[in-house]
Amino acid sequence: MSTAFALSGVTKRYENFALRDIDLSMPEGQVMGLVGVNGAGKTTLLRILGGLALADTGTVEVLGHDMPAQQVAAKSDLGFATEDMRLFKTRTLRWHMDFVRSIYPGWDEVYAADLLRRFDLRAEQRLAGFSHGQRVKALLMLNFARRPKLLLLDEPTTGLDPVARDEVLEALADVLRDEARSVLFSSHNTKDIEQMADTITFVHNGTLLASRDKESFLDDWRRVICHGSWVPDKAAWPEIAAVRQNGSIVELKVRQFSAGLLERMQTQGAEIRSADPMNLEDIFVTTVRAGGAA
Ligand SMILES: Nc1ncnc2c1ncn2[C@@H]1O[C@H](COP(=O)(O)OP(=O)(O)OP(=O)(O)O)[C@@H](O)[C@H]1O
Repeated sequence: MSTAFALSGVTKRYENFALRDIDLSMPEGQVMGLVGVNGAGKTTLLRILGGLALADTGTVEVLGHDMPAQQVAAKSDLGFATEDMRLFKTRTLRWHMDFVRSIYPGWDEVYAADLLRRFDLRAEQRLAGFSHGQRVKALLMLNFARRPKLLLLDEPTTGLDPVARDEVLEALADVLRDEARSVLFSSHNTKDIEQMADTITFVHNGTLLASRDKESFLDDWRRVICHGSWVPDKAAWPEIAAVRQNGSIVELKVRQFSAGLLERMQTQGAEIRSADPMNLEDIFVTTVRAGGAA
């Protein structure tokens, strides 16, 4: 199977921030969600892949092309929806569509017309009159209609109302029906990532905390409620990421759940009341607060 992208030993240093030792890759045909707090390094990572920023060290490969040496070849099959891509306020959306079509031979006019309808956008309107949500949808439309093999989307749903967000996620799901297409997208909205991604990557302070297949990720974590006086010492229980005691109730966030773990806890005197799955947001927040790998 070919790789959509591969980063190895990538470092990027700014005055007050460093992306450090990033090893990350994704096979073609997958969707990866990047989750991280403000300033974690998500946009920097996407910009390095999109050829808009240069890594200081390490190797970057996009669709089989070395970056930046072969970036022209990579960019012909790469779509990048980001605030960096300026739209011209005095021009119409039609003007932008014609411009993109003149550069990229893969432009699909029928699909573009379908996206215009779906996103409720008017091609003859000047960008100056677009709302924030309309601008975001226009940017996505201009990228989707090129039918790139790899789509990099920086916060594609931020600032959208719930209906627009649903339209965008639906269009994204359509893009992904074609098995050769790959998507890497960042979001603060863990619900979007939980809904769309096959693989989930947590970024924090410029480092990768975890990058794993979504199902195994969600399968491994549990919120366990115990009753009684037993409170685990986290140093002795590496599977437990967080402990919170409230009277006789002890809440545990477990990162490597198993039946064997519950048995061991019971032999220590824990009275287990429940062991429930956790959502991605809870897993992410617990991982960051525990200050380590998920
Ligand atoms: N060109 C630059 N020069 C100096 N510092 C930069 C530059 N670009 C990014 N940074 C810094 O790198 C850090 C990471 O920024 P980045 O935009 O990658 O984070 P992010 O995870 O995308 O955050 P957000 O969710 O807020 O968009 C920030 O502290 C930012 O100030």
